[in-house]
Amino acid sequence: MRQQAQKQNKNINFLEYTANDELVELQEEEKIMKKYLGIQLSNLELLNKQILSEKCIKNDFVLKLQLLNQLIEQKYQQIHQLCLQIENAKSSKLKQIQIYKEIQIKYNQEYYNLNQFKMELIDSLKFLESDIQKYNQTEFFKELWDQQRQSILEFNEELLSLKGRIRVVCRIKPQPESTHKTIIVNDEYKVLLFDPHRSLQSPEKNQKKQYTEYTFMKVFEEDSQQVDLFNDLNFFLNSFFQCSNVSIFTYGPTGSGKTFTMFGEIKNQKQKGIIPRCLEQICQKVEEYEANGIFNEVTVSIIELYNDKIKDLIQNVNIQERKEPSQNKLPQGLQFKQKLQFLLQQIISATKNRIVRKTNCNQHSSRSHLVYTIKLKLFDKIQNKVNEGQLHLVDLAGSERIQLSQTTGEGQKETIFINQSLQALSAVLKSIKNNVIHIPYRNSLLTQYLRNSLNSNSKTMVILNISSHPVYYSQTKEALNLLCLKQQQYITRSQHQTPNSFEKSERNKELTQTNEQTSAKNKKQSILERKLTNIQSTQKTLIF
Ligand SMILES: Nc1ncnc2c1ncn2[C@@H]1O[C@H](COP(=O)(O)OP(=O)(O)OP(=O)(O)O)[C@@H](O)[C@H]1O
Repeated sequence: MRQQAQKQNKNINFLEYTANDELVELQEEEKIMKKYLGIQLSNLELLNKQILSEKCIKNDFVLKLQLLNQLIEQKYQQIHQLCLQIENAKSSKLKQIQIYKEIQIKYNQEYYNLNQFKMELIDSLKFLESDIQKYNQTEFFKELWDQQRQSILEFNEELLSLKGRIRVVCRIKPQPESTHKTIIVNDEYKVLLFDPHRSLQSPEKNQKKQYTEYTFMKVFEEDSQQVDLFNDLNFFLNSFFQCSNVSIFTYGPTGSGKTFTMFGEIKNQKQKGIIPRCLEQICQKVEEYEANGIFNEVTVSIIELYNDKIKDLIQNVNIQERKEPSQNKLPQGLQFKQKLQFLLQQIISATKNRIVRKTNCNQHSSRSHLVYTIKLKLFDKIQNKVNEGQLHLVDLAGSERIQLSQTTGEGQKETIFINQSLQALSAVLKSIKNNVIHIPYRNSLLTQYLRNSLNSNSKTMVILNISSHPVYYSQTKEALNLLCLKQQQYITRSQHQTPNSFEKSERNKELTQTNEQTSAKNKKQSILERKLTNIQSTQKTLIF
């Protein structure tokens, strides 16, 4: 037992010994492990530190990324704006390109036209060169120009002496067929006036006991048209285009058709009067000047003379006696139609400012004289000077008897003023016609206002408007007596008796003589007019 116990002790000791060894080994191992763990721990710490620092870096990085995102967003906005700007710039560029293309097309057209013009110029230059060789010096042109001008003036003078420096024509207002007319037209130059108080029978039946024959430079019958009157004064208009001073008047009793003759229905092709027709010609002429590069200036003024006052109808203000009314320039560079439209519109609004009254003789009687003035300035390249001409178109107030018109007060005062100024005008015209040295301009405001255009160097045309209605007999007679060239009374012995044979043959002789003289005059006149046109066309080719 003991042995067993010893054996067992020995075993235990051995076990103890091996256990101790093992313990030592384990302790060694533990130490190694602890050392290894310490290393791992410090590695872990290091790793932790690394992770922390990387976390910081990552946070930084995230912040930077956010900033970068914001920046990218801003940049994106900027790029978007830029894109819009580029888009706008692109479309305006496209527009510009389109404009440039159009300009280029125009330019090409202009270039082509200029080339054509150049070719034409080269042709005319060749033509001119041969002419210059012929005439050698510009002096020659000057001389030729002077000659042409002189001959135009001479022709004008000759024509004027034929037509009359003061041309007086007579126009009869149409009346209904049933009217007992006091006037019959004898021929192109004569009217017969019958006294309605002596016989009320129709003058056409030639049963009158007494009548007066009045001679004019031309008589326009009741069926005459506005264009006929205008054709008759066309010559005076040509004179104005040569820078002469011209005045055209409509004269006559109230209601006899003066305003109708002067203005007519402005926008009606057939019924338009002298003023719109003259304006048409003037606008055409201005267009011609502009096309040919001739410097020109056209101004118009419209005034009214009422009692002793002058009113500028365009501005609708009274002006002082010695002051000029507003000079309204015709705008340059407008088309023909626009120019005409401008002038006609001006007339329509200006004439609304004119004084008109209802009288016994006329529903819309003009109680003032209206003066429409056109001034023309032309620059003469060859003479190097400016030529000026004036055209006065005057619609006179109607002459009337105070008794007949039954006017009182202000109306009576204006009738007296009208009659006085008409008398003063006829006295001035008579003095010019008779070459009197002292011309009585001072007797009325009308003659004072027109004095620069009423003299022996200017041309005047008076259209006497009369009515054949018996009511106007005495006024018509007065007007005829005042303006006719010649008057003669004829008396038949009984109702059915014609003038005796001596009177008759004398009258016939006179008539044939006048007719011969007139046809000779007319022939000469048409030859001269043709020559004048030829000269004017030569003159044109000389200028250009
Ligand atoms: N030749 C004509 N053909 C057609 N109508 C005419 C003619 N002459 C005049 N008349 C008409 O007679 C009327 C009176 O004419 P207008 O006003 O022209 O007369 P006036 O002489 O100017 O009168 P006043 O001196 O009173 O102003 C108008 O209605 C006009 O249209």
